[in-house]
Amino acid sequence: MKKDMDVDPARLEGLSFTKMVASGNDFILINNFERRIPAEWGPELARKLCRRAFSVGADGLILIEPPKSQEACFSWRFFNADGSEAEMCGNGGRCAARFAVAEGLCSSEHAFETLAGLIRAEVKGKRVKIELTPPHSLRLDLSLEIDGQKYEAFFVNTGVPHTVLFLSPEELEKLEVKSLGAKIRFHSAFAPAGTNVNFVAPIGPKELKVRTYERGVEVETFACGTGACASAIIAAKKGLVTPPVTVKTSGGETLTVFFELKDMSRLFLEGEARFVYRASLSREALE
Ligand SMILES: N[C@@H](CCC[C@H](N)C(=O)O)C(=O)O
Repeated sequence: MKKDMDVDPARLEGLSFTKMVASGNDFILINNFERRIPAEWGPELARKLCRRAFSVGADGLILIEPPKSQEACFSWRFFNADGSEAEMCGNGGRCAARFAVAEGLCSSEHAFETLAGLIRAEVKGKRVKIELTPPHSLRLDLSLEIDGQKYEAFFVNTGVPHTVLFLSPEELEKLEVKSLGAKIRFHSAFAPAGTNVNFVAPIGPKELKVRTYERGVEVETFACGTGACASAIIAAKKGLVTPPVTVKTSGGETLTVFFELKDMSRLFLEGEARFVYRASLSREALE
């Protein structure tokens, strides 16, 4: 396996970064248009900076880089807190769009490149709406056996892989998301890529409550944008909700998911993305 190149703290001392949050999913964003961070440093830098209590702390690191095509105004690299690179992130994508506008890189309506494909964004102050890549790999027939118990599950890729399980609001409240989530996330049915795991309770004809165990963070996060989208389209396929769907996240904020019932190929996610602070890296944060 290729080893990540060691991050050299001296070369990154003083580099500015921005902390942002979208529905409780928090990220460190860095404008890397000048390529001060070489490609090989991404995984290790994410592990160092995302470590809570010991460094900045975040669910992920986002590097904003020059676009490869004329359609986009930037390209990104998204790293989970454990250093794994993910194809897409809905809440991170909304932060990146707002950040790129603030940095003067893009106009309020723009597109950016991710490993999943081109994402279109519309930034109106704190509110950011993005169009995800068309959902694929839908499975409505999964039966998972975990610790001798059978679970009916559903799967869709909304940029990253998502498994969805339905529960009652009471069951959802009491659920040990970390322990069941980890067992499903590493279940052989989803190897080798693994999956994010969404536990979903319908709470109205257009409303869901969702708790997500996130791949690459390996805990329940306060929200997951692509997970909210996956939960909404699967709940709609099952006839449990109709769009637009409001998703109540475990952090207490809401996300709105837009799509057509007849053709779910165009999927939109809207919610707030906020700046928390801007600072510069110290050498010690990277040692
Ligand atoms: N929090 C994100 C998803 C980030 C990627 C995920 N952890 C993965 O590795 O699949 C979102 O808001 O969509």
